[in-house]
Amino acid sequence: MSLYHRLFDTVLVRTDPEQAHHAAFRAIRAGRPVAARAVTHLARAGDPVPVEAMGLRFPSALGLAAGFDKDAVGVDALAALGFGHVEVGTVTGEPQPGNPRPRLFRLPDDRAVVNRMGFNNEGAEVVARRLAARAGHRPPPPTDGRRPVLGVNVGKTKVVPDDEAVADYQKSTGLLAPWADYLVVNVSSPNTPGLRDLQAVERLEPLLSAVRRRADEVTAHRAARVPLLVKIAPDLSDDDVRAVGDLAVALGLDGVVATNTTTTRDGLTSPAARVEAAGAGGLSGAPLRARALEVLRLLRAQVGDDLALVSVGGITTVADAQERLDAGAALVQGWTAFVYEGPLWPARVAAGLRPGG
Ligand SMILES: Cc1cc2nc3c(=O)[nH]c(=O)nc-3n(C[C@H](O)[C@H](O)[C@H](O)COP(=O)(O)O)c2cc1C
Repeated sequence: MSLYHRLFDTVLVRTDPEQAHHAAFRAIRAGRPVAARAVTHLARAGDPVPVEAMGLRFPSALGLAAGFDKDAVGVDALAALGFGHVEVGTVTGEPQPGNPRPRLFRLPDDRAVVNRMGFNNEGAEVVARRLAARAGHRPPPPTDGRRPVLGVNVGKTKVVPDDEAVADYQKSTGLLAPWADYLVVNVSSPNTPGLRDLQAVERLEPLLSAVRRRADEVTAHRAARVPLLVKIAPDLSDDDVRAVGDLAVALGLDGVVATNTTTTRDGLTSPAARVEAAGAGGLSGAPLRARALEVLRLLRAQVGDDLALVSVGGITTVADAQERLDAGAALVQGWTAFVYEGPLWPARVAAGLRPGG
């Protein structure tokens, strides 16, 4: 058993999950100066294979999924652990505190997490200023397969009424797209009332078109358009997944991120009382694995070879991640396994991946 697993089983399981998250993230940021070399050594990981997708060059196929670094405070420290890209956010147009605590729960028997964070974040203006400072107030240089790729994931502010959602997404896009290597429109978190209704094609089409226009306006000086993706829920019906795939092709989107967390609780082995105590929210981790793979396969069959598919949900092992690449994902992401497996996890997985076949 690794040191991290021992620490997890003895100390971390007794710590409030949100406090543990902040403590771990602080440690990651503090450890950044030594992380890259130490992690490669400790993980006994070789060099990962760089990947081309959406006109960008990624240091590896593995990235950190949205929701870990919501305010973009630790992109480079996280990348130093072995993530080839970090998707920051979800960032909303306005700052917001998120839902009352507790709002993050572990289900260790299932290697799963339930969260109803509710897009707690500092808002697009603050995050844009932070990213501008990180970039030295200059547009991002071309990705070269060495520097980490920065994804920015945007979502709707809770208090903004549904009929003003498009303007809210345009606000965050206008502020954040100039600093992003790629942009994701999140319409799939279960913790903002009404958000997932935006996945219906008749609402998604005008939203994505408006975000595309705004992103183009604020990045007109770039040689290439900033890649735009949409992130979808695993709880869509198969037909709805196909419909989003068709829309993504019709609108000339660059990719789809699949999937977000699920509101289902099927097939869990954790004690029912523990699942119930967690309450409402999105379930992530190992129980998502089968559906995330299924959604990837549905999308790949629907959209042909042009769109980049970013597969996320229940990836723990190199074999899990490789299975996604072999099923047609250009990139993979993880979140929950990083919590359960610890700081050496990204370097180990990234180094084990080979181009999909
Ligand atoms: C605590 C927590 C917060 C999350 N916050 C966000 C978020 O703000 N935006 C988003 O698009 N996804 C968010 N996610 C979903 C993850 O990005 C990912 O899609 C999901 O957890 C499935 O991957 P996993 O099984 O590897 O965790 C969050 C997940 C967790 C566990």
